Parts: sequence; C-alpha cells; structure tokens
Amino acid sequence: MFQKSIWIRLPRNVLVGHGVLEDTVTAVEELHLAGRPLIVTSPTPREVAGERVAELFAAAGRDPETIVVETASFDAVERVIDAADDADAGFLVGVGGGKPIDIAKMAADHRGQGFVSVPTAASHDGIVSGRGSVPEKDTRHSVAAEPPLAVVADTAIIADAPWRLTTAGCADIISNYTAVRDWNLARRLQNVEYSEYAGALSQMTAEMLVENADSIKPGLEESAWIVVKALVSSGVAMSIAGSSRPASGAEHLFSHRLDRLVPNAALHGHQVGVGSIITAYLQDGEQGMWREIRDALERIGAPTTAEGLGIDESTVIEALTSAHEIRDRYTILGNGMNEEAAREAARVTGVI
Ligand SMILES: NC(=O)C1=CN([C@@H]2O[C@H](COP(=O)(O)OP(=O)(O)OC[C@H]3O[C@@H](n4cnc5c(N)ncnc54)[C@H](OP(=O)(O)O)[C@@H]3O)[C@@H](O)[C@H]2O)C=CC1
Ligand SMILES: O=C(CO)COP(=O)(O)O
Ligand SMILES: [Zn+2]
Repeated sequence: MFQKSIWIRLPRNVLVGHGVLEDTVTAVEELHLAGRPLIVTSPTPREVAGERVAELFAAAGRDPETIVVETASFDAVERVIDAADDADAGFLVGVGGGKPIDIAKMAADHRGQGFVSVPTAASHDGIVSGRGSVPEKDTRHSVAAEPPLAVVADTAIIADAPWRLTTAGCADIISNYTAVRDWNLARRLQNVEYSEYAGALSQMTAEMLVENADSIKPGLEESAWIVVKALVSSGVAMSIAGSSRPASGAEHLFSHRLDRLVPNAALHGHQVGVGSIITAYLQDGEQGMWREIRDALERIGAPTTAEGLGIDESTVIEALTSAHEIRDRYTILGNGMNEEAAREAARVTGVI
C-alpha cells in the first residue's frame, strides 16, 4: 500500500549516560522551552531524581513546581492538568518509571505543551515513545500522546534501580521479535499498513539486546546503558510507525488482559516476555523460536513461567482465550484461542 504522507514525531535531545541528570536544564534550554516546569514524579523517583531536578531548575531561576502521583489513572492525569494550570506551567517534566512519565505525557498532550522524560528505571519502551498508557474503563493499551521533546536517562540512577525493573525493560525489547512477526502477518492477511524501516529497527533492537545478554548484569552501569539505548531505539521504531505495532503484538494483548484480570500482579515487561514465549510457539509451532526467546529471558533473569509472574494457571488460560478482544489489532491470536489450545500452548512452552 502506498503511503501518501508520514509525520514522524521524535525526541530532539536524547541524553544517556553517567550523571546526565545534571544537564537537564541545558537540554531544556537548548529546546527553547520557556516558563516554569511542572515536575511530575512518584514517591521513590522523587527521592532518587525528582528533588535534584527541582533544585537544578530552581538554580536556573525557573521556579519549578512538583506534583507527586501514586497511581496510573485518569484522576491523576486530571490532577496534573489542574496543577499545571495553577502553576501556569510552561512545560512538563516526568521523572520516574512508566507511571509518572505516562501521566506527564498525557497531561502535556491535553495542554498542548512540551514534555521532557526523565526515566529513573529502564522498565519499558514508553520512556521514549509518543504513546501513553493509563487505564480507562476497558482500555489498558497505549494511546497516542505527546512524545518527549527530550529524554534524560542518567545511567548511574538507572543502574541503581531494582534489578527487576531492568529485566522488565529487557523483556519488553525481546518481545519485539513476536510483535514484528504479528505485524507482518497482519500486513499479509489484512493489508495493514507496514513500515519496513520501523519493523527492521524493532527487530534489530531485539537481536542486539539478545546478543548482549551476557553483558547485562545487576550492578553494572554498562547494562543500564545497553538497555536504555535499546528502549530508545524501540521507542523510535514506534514513532516511525506512528503506532505501537513494531513493539506490540499478541504478547502485549496477553499482558493487557492480565492487567485487567490481576492488576499489578507483575511488571509490564515481565508479562509481555512470558506472552512472547507463547506467541512465538503459536507463530511457528513446537520447533520454532519460542525456546530462543525463553532462553534469552532466562539469561537475563526475567520470568518465563506463570509462577515466575506470580499468577495461577487458570488466569493464564483466561488471559490467552480473551486477549484477542482487547483491541482491534490483528495478531496470531486471530479470532481467539479455545481453552484446550491455550492450555496446550502454555503447557508445551513450560509457562504452566
Ligand atoms: N507508554 C507506553 O508505551 C507504555 C506504558 N506503560 C505503563 O507504564 C507503567 C508501568 O511502568 P513501570 O516503570 O513498570 O511502573 P512504575 O512507574 O509504577 O514503576 C515501578 C516501580 O519502580 C519504582 N521505581 C522507579 N524508579 C525507581 C528507582 N530508580 N529506584 C527504586 N524504585 C524505582 C516505582 O516507585 P513508586 O511506587 O514510588 O513510583 C514503582 O514502585 C504502567 O502504568 C503501564 O501501563 C507500560 C508499557 C508501555
Ligand atoms: O508497551 C508497548 C510497547 O512495548 C506499547 O504497546 P501497547 O500499545 O500495546 O500498549
Ligand atoms: Zn511493552
């Protein structure tokens, strides 16, 4: 299908490295962002980075305001919009994991203002993307939102975050393998618009992460480097595609379904990693690449079983049989799996 036009919205300043938090104000000034920042953060990220970001803006005479959010909800987005109105903020800065970053991103989108992403954990590729994910009624998947103008990823802070957050980010990247294959399938079966560049970038990102899996170890700042760069590249793939397609297929539908059935049971990345093992089995059968995906997750220390996610067998089966209803996105799940097929796939792959 010929694409008449595309509009790719990417971050302009991406800072990754030891101590780059100190350059936050410079990164913002270089973007000519005017006015007061509203810093949107959550309790722990506030301590590890938010307070320092506020000090830096205060020292630059920008009179920052801070708001602390605790849950990813539309109420929280509304509160942030109100706080930005009250503070007459010129732009928003999200400091933390996916929760405060997405809330800031969506509030910035609503206000039509600039947004800066300061991740304190490498837990998923939403730290860079123009997608926001805040549960609303039946919706758990991401929707279009304001992409960050700048990303400031301080690897010293990220390397210090709990290791499970980093393994979740790795698993979110590894899941790109199955997402790209599902996207290709949808192109062939449904004539869905496909971007060769975005698909290739997403797949290459997963391959590079797996090749580097042995260098990804707790306590090593180099690991934070590798994972953040992969998350940036995956976020860019989504921006090129103009959708989350390059990084979200059936494995993400499975995870979104788990989020509804057992909210907060496990991290997003860990859920999509387990979903990716089963998705790969569905895509090419018992002899296919599901073992490689499982082994890569194991090498990194991410869960590969229902038990590892802290969920029971029946929840896995329920999520698999209803995941196709989550959104209008064609994947290998097609019109859905029946219970026997779901049990077989989960059993063969060792997930249950
Ligand atoms: N936009 C997108 O494309 C995507 C968005 N998402 C969304 O992102 C959210 C999940 O993101 P995730 O990062 O896993 O969740 P959170 O933002 O909830 O972070 C997970 C936990 O890590 C803590 N934390 C963060 N940084 C540090 C640190 N440096 N040291 C110690 N603890 C830290 C947080 O503390 P505290 O409790 O204080 O916040 C929280 O308890 C969900 O809302 C999900 O829907 C997921 C995937 C993609
Ligand atoms: O998590 C994502 C990509 O890794 C975003 O995907 P969704 O659009 O399915 O939420
Ligand atoms: Zn994801």
